[in-house]
Amino acid sequence: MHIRDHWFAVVNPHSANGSTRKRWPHYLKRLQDEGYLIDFVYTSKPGDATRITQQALNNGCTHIISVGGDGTMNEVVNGFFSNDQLISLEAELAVFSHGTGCDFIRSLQIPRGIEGFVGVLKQGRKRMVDLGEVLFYNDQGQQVQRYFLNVGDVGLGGETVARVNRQSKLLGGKLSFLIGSVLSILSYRNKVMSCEIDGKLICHGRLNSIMVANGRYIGGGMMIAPQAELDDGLFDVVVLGDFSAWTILRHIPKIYRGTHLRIPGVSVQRGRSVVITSDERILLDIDGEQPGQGPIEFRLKPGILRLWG
Ligand SMILES: Nc1ncnc2c1ncn2[C@@H]1O[C@H](COP(=O)(O)OP(=O)(O)OP(=O)(O)O)[C@@H](O)[C@H]1O
Repeated sequence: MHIRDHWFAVVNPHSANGSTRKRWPHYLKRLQDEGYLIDFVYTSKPGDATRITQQALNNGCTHIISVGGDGTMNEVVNGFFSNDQLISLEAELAVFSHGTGCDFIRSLQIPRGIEGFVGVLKQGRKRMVDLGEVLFYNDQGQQVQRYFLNVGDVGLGGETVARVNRQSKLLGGKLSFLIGSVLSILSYRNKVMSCEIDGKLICHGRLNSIMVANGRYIGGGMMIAPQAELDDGLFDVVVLGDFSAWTILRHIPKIYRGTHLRIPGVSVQRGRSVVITSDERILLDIDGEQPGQGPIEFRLKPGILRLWG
């Protein structure tokens, strides 16, 4: 048997409604049967995946697997950095998506499940992808910096993720998100926001949301930024205007299909830096987590992460 790369897996046993804890030993065996050497550590609480990844990279590991949902992937990506610098220039990431939403791998067109992931490792295709860096404020009023791989959004998305992450996802990612979205849409009031892209004011007024996208999908399969590319050196900034709850609900099927860009009041523009401000409290969502609020600044880090798939 050919011995392949030596990997370090960061496993969130709590992801996918806790089913990752039960299934990981079978997946591990499947990967070992394919000849992969894999060390792994289970996370024990939120934030652990960042610390574990930093430790592994500092100890000389270069091949990291994130096992869990998009939240785990986000924490692992943040663990590639220390003091705003990559810990290792050789570091590589493979995402074994085992969460409820699994939005990020949709942009890579990787099939879900262990066989899809084995396929990624066997093909050995890697590319340098862009990362988003975001500066925002936590509940204590301190500025916080985070990286993200998929999508950062401000407005309705932040409120929805805060709600969905509070409720059970037993109904599955898509349905849970849909129910959470509907409840949030009905209770959300559009915010007066300003958005600057690359130093130019592109909109100011009452808006539903602003999405700053590196990947294409959010919310368990909504193709919010259908033209976004992970490696084009640009964010796709999708703005949803002052829509009523009813208009948003009516257009949800179009958002799943990615045909919403034609709706009057929806715009998309590209850029490398985005600043969103408001006098109101605006909530941030990054990679399906809701870590803080505005004012919010996004900066693109072009081609900085070596990603499998
Ligand atoms: N051992 C743990 N116990 C409880 N929570 C954890 C643990 N390890 C990590 N977490 C937290 O679990 C949260 C959810 O993880 P994750 O997003 O990976 O899974 P998911 O919600 O099932 O998937 P998705 O985001 O794709 O819908 C993250 O915020 C993470 O910080």
